[in-house]
Parts: sequence; C-alpha cells; structure tokens
Amino acid sequence: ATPMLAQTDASLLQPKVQEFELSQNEKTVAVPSSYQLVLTEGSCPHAAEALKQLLPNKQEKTEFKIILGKKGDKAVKKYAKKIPSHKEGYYIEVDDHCIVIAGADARGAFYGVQTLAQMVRQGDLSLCTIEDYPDIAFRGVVEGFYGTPWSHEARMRQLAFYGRNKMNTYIYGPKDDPYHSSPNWRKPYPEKEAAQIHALIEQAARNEVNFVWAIHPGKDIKWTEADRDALIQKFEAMYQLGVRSFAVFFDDISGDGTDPVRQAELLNYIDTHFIQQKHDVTPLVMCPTEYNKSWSDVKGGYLTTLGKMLNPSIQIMWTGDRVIACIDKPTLDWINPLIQRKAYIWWNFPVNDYVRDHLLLGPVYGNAKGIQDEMSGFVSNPMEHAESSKISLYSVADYTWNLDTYDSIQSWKHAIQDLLPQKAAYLETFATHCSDLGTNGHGFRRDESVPLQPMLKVLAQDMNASEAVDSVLRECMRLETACDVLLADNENPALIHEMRPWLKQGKLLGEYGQCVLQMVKALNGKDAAFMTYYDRARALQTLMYELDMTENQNPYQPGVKVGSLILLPTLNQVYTQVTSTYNAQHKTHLETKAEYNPYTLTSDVPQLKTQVVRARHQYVNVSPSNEVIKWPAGAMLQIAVDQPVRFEALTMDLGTPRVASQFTLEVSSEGQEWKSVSLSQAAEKTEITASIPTDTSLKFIRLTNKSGQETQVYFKKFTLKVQK
Ligand SMILES: CCCCCN1[C@H](CC(=O)NC)[C@H](O)[C@H](O)[C@H]1CO
Repeated sequence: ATPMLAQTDASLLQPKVQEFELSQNEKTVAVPSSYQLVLTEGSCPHAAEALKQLLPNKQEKTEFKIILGKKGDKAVKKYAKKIPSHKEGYYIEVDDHCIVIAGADARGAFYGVQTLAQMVRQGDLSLCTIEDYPDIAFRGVVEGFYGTPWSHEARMRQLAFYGRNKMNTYIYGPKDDPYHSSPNWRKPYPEKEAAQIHALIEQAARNEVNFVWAIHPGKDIKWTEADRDALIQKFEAMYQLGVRSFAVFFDDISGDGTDPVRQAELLNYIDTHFIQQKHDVTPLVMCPTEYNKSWSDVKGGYLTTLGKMLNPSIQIMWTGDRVIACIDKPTLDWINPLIQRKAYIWWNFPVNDYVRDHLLLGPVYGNAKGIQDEMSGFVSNPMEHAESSKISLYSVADYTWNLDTYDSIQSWKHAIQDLLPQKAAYLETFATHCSDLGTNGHGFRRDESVPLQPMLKVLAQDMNASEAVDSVLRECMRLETACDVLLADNENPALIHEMRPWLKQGKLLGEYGQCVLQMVKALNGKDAAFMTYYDRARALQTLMYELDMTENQNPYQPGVKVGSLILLPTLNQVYTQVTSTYNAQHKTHLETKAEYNPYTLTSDVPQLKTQVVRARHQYVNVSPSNEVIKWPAGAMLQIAVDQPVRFEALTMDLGTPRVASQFTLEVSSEGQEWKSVSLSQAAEKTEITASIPTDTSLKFIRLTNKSGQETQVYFKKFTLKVQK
C-alpha cells in the first residue's frame, strides 16, 4: 500500500502515482507566508493566477522558492524527466525550502496548483513528491437537462468549481434554451445572452475548462444547404464570441432529423469546413438519436452508419445500456465496436428532470473501475439545482480523474465537506435521507438512509425492539436538528435556497419519526401521553402531505419527497402498527392509515404503470411523462378511488391530433357495469376533453386503446375534475 501523506489525506488528492518520499521523521513544512516565484514569463498564466490567489505574498528577497512551469520551460528544466507524459499531468515536489509544480502542459501546471491548494487547505505541507495525471481526457458536465436552465451566476460558480476539481469540460446544452434548440438555433443570441456567454467563456478559460457550445437542430432541421450553412454561421458567431469547442446534439427528436446518413454528412461537413479550418478548436462532439442501448436497433444500422461514416476525430456520446444507467465494461464492449471509437459518456446522473420531487444528494456509485481506456469522455448531466448538484459532481471529478482509487463514500463525505465546510455534519445527515428517486419510468434507483437501514429493518419486524426504537429516535432528532440548522444557515445561501422545500419536509419527517416512536414508548403508559403523540403524528402527516401538495408544483413530478425509500415507509408502518395495537387495547377507532391518498392508478401500458396519481383540491392529476408512450392495443389506464365521487370532466393531452377515436373512456360505480363517455378533440388540436355525467357517483374511470393496434402518443396531461 502506498504510504499516505502525513498531513494530507492522499485519497482527497486522488493523485495517480503516489511516490511520497516521506522523510523518516515525516517532516512537514509550514505553508510559506512569502516566497520567491520562479517561472518562465507568460508560460502558464492561469496556473500563475491561481497560485497568486492561493499564496498572495510573492517577494523577491526571500529564501523560500516556488517554481512553476510546464514541460519545456527553462524554469522546470531540471525536473523534465519527472513530469508525467500524459496530457494535463503534473509533478509536485515539496521540500523544506522549495515547492516545484511542473505541468505536462499549461493545464497540468494549473492542476498542480489546485492540488497544492487542497494540501494548503489541509494545513502544513508534507515533504513529498507527486506524479499525477487524469484517467479520462474529457471530464466534466453537460448542462443538458429539461427544466429551468441554470442562471448566469450559477454557471459562473460552476466553472470555478470545475477548475478547483480538475474538470476540463462544460457542455452548454440546456434543452429549454431556444437558441440552443428549436426554434432559434439558426439565430444569433441577443446582445445580453451573447455577453453572458462571452463572460462564461472567459471564466472557463481562467479555470482551464473547455466551454463546449452545443446546438440541438434535429427537431426542425431540413437537409438543405441553407440549413447546413445556417448551422455553420451559428457556429461562426459562437466562435466570434470565443467558443473553441463545439457539439451537435440529435437526441430526443423524431422525423427527418433522425436520418444517420444525413447526420453524418452534416457532421463531416462541419468537421471539414469549420472545425479543421480553425487550428484552436477541440474535436467535434455529437449526441446520437440512438444514445442508449435500450433504444437501439443495431440491424437498422443507425449506430453502425455513424461509426462507419463519421470522421474518426468526431466524438460520439452514449448514456449506457439505458437512458439512465451506470457505466461498466459490458456497456462499453457493446457500443465501442459499433461506433468504431471510444464512447464519450453522457452520464444521466444526478439529473432529476424525470423525478423532480426528489433531490439526489447521495453518493455517486455503480460506475466500474478499470474502464478508463474504453471511454474518451465522461460528463455528468446534473440537476437544475446547480449548487445541490455539486455533491455528485465533486465525486464525478474524483472518479474520472482516478477510477481505480475512487471510493464513493469517502468522496461523498469530501464533497459535502467542500460544499458546506462549517455545517458538513448536518448536510451529511440530511443528504443521507435524500438520495433515492422513487419509482420512475427509467427504473433507476439509489440507496438511501444506508447507516440506519439495519435498525429500520429491525423496527419494521418488531416495533418494540428498544435498541432499534432508541437509535431511530436519535436519528430522527438528528434529522430535525440538521434541517433546522441548514434552514437557518447562510454560508451558502444559493444551496439552501434550492434545498429549502426538502429541508422543510425533512424537518417534518424528523418530528414525525419522533412522535411515532414516542407513541411506541407510551403504549403501556399514560393514555394522555399516547394521545398527544398520536394527535401530533396525525398533524405532521397532514403537514407533510400539504407541503408535498403546495411546494415545487412543477407540471411533471410535483411535490417534495424526503426519506421516501425506507425511513418514511418504515415510520408509517410503525405508526399503523402502534395505532392498531392501541385500538385493540382500548377498544378505540383511531385512524390507522398513515399516508392517505384515496386515488390508485393501474395500467397495463408499461411506461404508465408507475405514473403517480394525486388529488389536489378539486383536481386529480396523473403525472405527465417526457417520453413517447408505446400504448399497446387493448391496453388501459385506470384510476380508482376509495370512496365514490362525482367526476365532472376529464381533460387530456396526448400530444397528438386526431387520436381520440383510437380510445374509449368508460366509467363505473363498482367495477362491473361500465358506461362509455364520449371524447371530443377539436381538429388539429391535441387536447381531448370529456364531460362526465354526474347523476351517479363513481369509483372507477378507465381509458382503453380500442384501435386494435399499438399507438404511439405523448402523455402531457391527464386531469379529472371532481364535483365540489
Ligand atoms: C425523452 C426520454 C427521456 C430523455 C431523458 N434525457 C434527455 C436526453 C438525453 O439523455 N440525451 C442524451 C435529457 O437530457 C434529460 O435530461 C435526460 C434524462 O431525463
């Protein structure tokens, strides 16, 4: 095992080759208060600037020296053989009167300074030498999610964060930016947005980050010279703004834009007539329409056509075996031969635009070690919550720099320490219970409440197990405390602003857990005590439901979920058990149901069976979906309600005109006799309405594809109106 740096937790640095020649007595040297800087003028400007920010006191006549440079500089000539040959690699040497930072290139020198900064943050410097370089060439973030694009300020902070964490790529591709995608991809940015992009490009350069501007033309591109030239002109305009890295996305489109031959011809044209013409532009990146294995039809030839036709320098992105998937060797062994190059991974985590009621704050795990040589890039698609995404992004930086030493829990702790240094312990407690996605169309899940899982399992089997009761009670107190402290915190206001709804929900959950466990402890004690905890538990259930129904009410997955994998379900189960036990002992009829949602959705349409149905005041909503729904012949979607209600109307939007005739809508009061209700859809409109007779109250309503064949529709809206 490699000796660890005396003062510095080496795993924090993720250096590749750790040859720490620690002197026998593990000598350290104090961070120099002033130093003489030796560098070749103008050689590594961003590294020099970063060093100046880290250690501002540069003075000529001082004994301590810092030598900074890149391979070929006279300043570091003496160390040339020690510098790693890998791009962006660096060599560091710390001894008691000199620090050497020598990069394989300017970016490597900058990264050496970032590593020194991490060591300085740890306190005294250990005498050591470090040789280090990144495993993967392109590492970073693709802002490629649906939802509110990040703000300018958020992006400026992100780029500084990438610099500190040695991420060298930021791909600008927010799906909902009209100048990135249709309808305005052909138009130049208005003045204000153009100025902001220029500012981002300068910030990226200072932080040694490639700012990659992506275009998403596929929804309405025509395979004409006019559109080809329009795209080149837009790229030229972006080049004038300072963009030196470009991408073309063809994901999430249908129609003519999906033709691989046309895509390849266009991309090769761009490559030959634009990218190769400029001598300071990185290789073109493209996102294919078939961007994951589950959507691929190999025999159809889409991927192999791109693999065969695309110029070898063009990078092809890939999300893995599914839209949301971790990356392992079988994944890459499947795709690389088809595209005849190393996949450039677009990792769809921690993006949450398909589970917007969940914040994903847990560890980054599940990607394989040892596959660094099978990928050309690895960028993470994050949440619309920029600061909250930093927990995952910090770990993606660790992983992509050094796959084989990556430790997901260690990295997750460091990420939280880095994000909120003063309150890291509280953020860790909160994040522990805020990591799973809940059921979702992609079937991607994350672990949650891991340290508490054993005790939660014991509690679920025996609610009187006193050790489990006490440890879960303590954790619920910690959760309540953590949420209070974080809600009041102003160390990182942007982070707290993003997390606020979930922190409020976490606080309620912590309080609810304490009440439920106090009910268990009060079972054989005074009834008054039990009843007080019962009343408060019921009140907290209502408050949690109300918060879930009022905050973060986006049109897709509205609401605020915390602890939804096992903490809340276990507490609800204990609540039901302890209340039932009390009822049996006291012949009472206290409410034993914990989470009350009177509506149930059932469906044999695969992509709809996990959709969520919730009532809010007079409306009953089924959560919409982003993707194309394959609705099999005869398949149905059914809503059932516990108590009979009078439905007044149904409003639907399947994103498709003239489709109502393929469906029947039927209602029933008990599930045997069904009456059909007519659907109306105006010509050329996608909205479908039905007015439902209110003469009888109903418990069931169902929509069936009666066309006799599978139909492909969107699922943008399904809302029932209940009579007051
Ligand atoms: C339409 C069916 C699901 C698409 C989901 N992808 C999109 C495209 C994508 O992954 N491109 C590689 C967006 O990027 C989004 O953020 C991400 C996850 O929801």
